[in-house]
Formats: sequence, C-alpha cells, structure tokens
Amino acid sequence: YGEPGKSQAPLVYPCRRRKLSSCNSVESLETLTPPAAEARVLVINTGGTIGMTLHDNVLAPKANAFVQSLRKLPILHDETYAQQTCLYNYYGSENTLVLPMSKNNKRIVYTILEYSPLLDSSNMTTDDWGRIGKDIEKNYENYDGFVILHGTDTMAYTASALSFMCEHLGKPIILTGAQVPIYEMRNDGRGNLLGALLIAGQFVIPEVCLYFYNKLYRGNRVTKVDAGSFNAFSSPNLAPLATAEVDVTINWDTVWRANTTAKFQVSTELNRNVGLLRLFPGITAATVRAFLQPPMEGVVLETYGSGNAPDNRPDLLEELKKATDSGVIIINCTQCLRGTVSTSYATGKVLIDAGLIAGGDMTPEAALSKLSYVLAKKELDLEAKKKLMSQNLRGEMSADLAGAKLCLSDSRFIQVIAKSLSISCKEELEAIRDALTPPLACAAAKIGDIEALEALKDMGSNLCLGDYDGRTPLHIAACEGHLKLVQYLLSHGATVYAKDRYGDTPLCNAVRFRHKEVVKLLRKTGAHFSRDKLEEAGTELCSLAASGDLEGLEIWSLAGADLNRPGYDGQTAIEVVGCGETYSTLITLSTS
Ligand SMILES: NC(=O)C[C@H](N)C(=O)O
Repeated sequence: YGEPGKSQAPLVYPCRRRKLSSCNSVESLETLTPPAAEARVLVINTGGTIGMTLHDNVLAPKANAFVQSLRKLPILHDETYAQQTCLYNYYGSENTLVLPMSKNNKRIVYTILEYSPLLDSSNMTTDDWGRIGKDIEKNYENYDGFVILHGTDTMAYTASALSFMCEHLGKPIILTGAQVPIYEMRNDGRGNLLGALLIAGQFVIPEVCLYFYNKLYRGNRVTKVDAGSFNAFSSPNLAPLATAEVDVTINWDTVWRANTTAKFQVSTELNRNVGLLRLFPGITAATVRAFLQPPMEGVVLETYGSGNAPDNRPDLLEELKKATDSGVIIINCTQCLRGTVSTSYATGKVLIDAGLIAGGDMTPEAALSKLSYVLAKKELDLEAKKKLMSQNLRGEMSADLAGAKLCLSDSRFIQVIAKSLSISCKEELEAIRDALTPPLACAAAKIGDIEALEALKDMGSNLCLGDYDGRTPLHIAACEGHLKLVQYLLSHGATVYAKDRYGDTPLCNAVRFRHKEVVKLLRKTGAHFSRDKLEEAGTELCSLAASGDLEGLEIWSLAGADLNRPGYDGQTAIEVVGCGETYSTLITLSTS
C-alpha cells in the first residue's frame, strides 16, 4: 500500500492552489469557486465483511478492490471536485478520495490504507491491534481523525484494546464495518463508512469509538449482540456518544476526555497470558485449576447476576484464592448484558474474599483487553496493576452513582472543581455534583443565602438531599432559625420528615435551638415528633419545669409535646412546678 500522510494536509484549498504547478486539470485554477474547508481522515482497512466477496460460496476479503469500488459511488467520492482540485496530484496517492460537501460545508478528504492480507476479524490477534496502533501513531499529526474498517466479529475487542493502547488521545478513532459487503446492492457498509467519515472529519471526539447503524458508541462499552441484523452492536451500560438521524447529535456530556497535557502515544505492549472464564453450574474445580495454571497472569471471570458465584463450593473458591495469592489478577464481570457487579449477595462477597477485583459494569471484552494492557506495564508492581484494574481509565466503567441523572453542562462551579480533579466524563461529573451539592446547600442554608440555594437548584441539584450525616438544608435552616429560608425550602420540595443520622428531624432541631416561629411553620406543614420522642418528652419537660424554663416548655408545647405527660418518675411538668405564676402559664399552654 502507499504511504499516506507524507504530505502536510492543507486546511483550506488556497494552500493547495499555490503548490500546484503541474496540475493537468482542464479547468483554470483561477475560475474555481471558493473552496470549502477540508478535513483529512485516514481510513485503515483491516478487512471484514464490508470488503468481502463470495468465493466458492463463502465470504472472504477481496484485496485491492475497495478503493476502486468507492470511487464509483457518488455518495462516497466526488470525482468532479477531485479533478478540479487536483486531489490525486496533491496527495500523491490514488487511494485518496473526497466526500461530497457536508451540510456543515466541509469536505472530508480520506486516504485508504489497505492492509495485506485483509482479515476476517476472527483471524485477528493482539499483533494486529499493535499494527493498527502503530499506524495511527505514525500518521497522527497528518489527519484530523481515523476510521478503522474491521470485521464485526471481534470489533468490540479491538475497539476496547485500542482505547487502552491509545494514551492521551485527542482525535477521533472510529471503528466500523458491515454485516453485508459494500459490493452488494442492499448493504449497510456504505452508510456505516459514510457516517464514520463524517463524524471523524467534523467532530473532535477524542475517543476510540465504534460507529454502526446510525450510532456512535464508546468503543470499550460495546459488544456484538446480533449476527443477523444491521443493528449488530449494543452498548448496554452507556448511552451512545452520538446519533446520526436527520441531524448528527453529539452527546457532549458523555464524551470522555483524557484531560492531560501529555502527548499522544500508543502503547503496543500487550500481555497475552490473559483469558476469559465463564462460570456455569457444576463447573469443576479441576477445570478452574487447569485454566488458572501458569503462564496465566490475568483472568476475567464471568460470574452470575451482580457478580455472584457459588458460596457452597469451597473447592472452587480455594482454586480462585490460590491463584490470586500467587499473583494472578482475576476480574469479576457479570454474564448479564446490562448491570454491574456489586456485593449485595453472600455469593458475591465470597469472590472479594477470594481476592477478585470487582469489574463494575465493564464488558468482558473491555476487561480482557484492559488486563492485557495493564499487565504489560513492566514498570508497575502487582499492587499498582491491581489498582489500575479497579480504576476507570478510559470511561470503560461507570463510577458508583446513586441516581445521578441531571445534565451539568451549565454548572460552572462543579465543572471547575471537576477539571481540577482531572475528571470530565458525565458520570463522574454527576457523582461529584451529588457528593458536593448537599454540603454546599447546607452551607448556604447556614448563612441564610437563598440566592445560593436558588443557583444550586437551577443547576439541577435536589435541595432535599442530605449531606454525609443525612442533614438537609432544612435541618440547618431550622437550627439557625432562618424563617424565610425555611419557607423557601418548604416551597421547593424540602421535606419536614427528613431524619439525619441521629434520627433528628428539622422540628427537633428548631425546638432544640428554640426558634419559635420556625417550629410553628414546621408544625403547620405537618411536622410532628416521633412516638419515641413524645415518650421521652415527659422527662425533658419535667427538667425544664424544674429549672423554671418557661420558654423551653412553650417551645416543646408548640412542637406538640403534651405537658400532662409524666416523666420517668410518674410526675408531670405541671406537677413539678407546683403552683404560682409558672403553674398558671403551663396550664394555659397545656390547654391551648
Ligand atoms: N460482519 C463481519 O464483518 C463478520 C466477519 N466474519 C468478520 O468479523 O470479519
């Protein structure tokens, strides 16, 4: 194949015009209409059904046919523009084609690098991933984006592996292919290639992605789910990065960014002593032992449901424990298509005890290639490798998020914090927001700052949420006696029934700090003491009565305590007081 990327890509056509002295275009250069901005994409054709033809009744890749065929397809190549702009002369390669003008007035010029031999992706190995990685690295600066044509059978593995191998990535790398060859009348290859080219050339999505059937996915989140449909891939635990419907819509909040100032590089070192082992009922300890024998260094154990394995099989668990003790890294991934590994069950906890690392919601493909990548890092010791395995390196696993749903795109404050923590994917932003906004809202409540609460609410924060101690802004406002703020919170969904970790409600807090008006407002909204609290109240009231604390008694009474309730020794507050002025006030309170 020709060596692409030797020449510097012009950003706009006038640069090329200056260079063209020997262009044999029939049209005068001076008469050309102003050119569109151009983007350059390198297409690496590794094989797969997209470029296959039938031989002896079976499909196999056909070499040196792909570019010629694309050149005849007007939706994939604009020959007039190529002639007018001396495309072939300029790029010095017959393998360079150009798309018709895009809706955004961009020309995508793409050069195809065809591998030899072209492979059915079932034949691909880690060496092929390395070759793709090296070619991207070599051509990185000459192109705006990269499209990898690949068979669908192992595309999810290659996409996952490349996502880890490509360190500090800043440009799009998009894998695509087809279920039906591009040479057939009805096929999905043309649409897939066109979509991948348009996205790679027009959007700076710095991820290894997979484009198929109008959707752009994060490459390490996909798995092939259908051998007979154009809709062959699923990304069960992450929404697509983009959808190509009438318009191409990029879900920018979800796009993963390397957040680094380091230069792009490809790490082609991969450890091949890794494997996938799927649990099944009745699997023998001998099978597991055999699988975990040296030279095995890393295993993805595909377990049941939320990461469970039999906890009544000490023989099996012992084999796993022996392996992890001897330094084999075992990652626990679920056999389920959707969902995550957790420790909800005893049958899941036994695997943690056996030394397994929870794989969260990683696909087995992602977990396997991550192991291969991490284990090859010679500078790291075993503990550092295990730590990397449990971390989210390229958006391959979700942070532990309880109910994070809202979009933070306009929340400057949280974004600044997230940036300084080098976190930028949507899930992690949301997790940060959920961790930070309750204390922030509490801090605003403490100083009675309604404006700050309003701002937090506007960026999608739920003002009912409690902090690490379950204390809500309403608790704090009740402690501080900020009546207006209590009112504001109540009219924005705050609940009077929230209990902090000590079991206290905002009403308890308002009583304790003696904010009469707040107590009244909370009572009006339905707040009440718990049964336990009411039972304890007798003793508390007696002690207030004994010290002649009328204000205290009044607050308790307003909060719903019964002044006639006896304390621990059977006496009521009224009886403790005996007679006199306090007595008559108490009688009034108890009957009002
Ligand atoms: N649709 C395909 O591309 C399947 C083919 N066997 C491959 O993976 O190369």
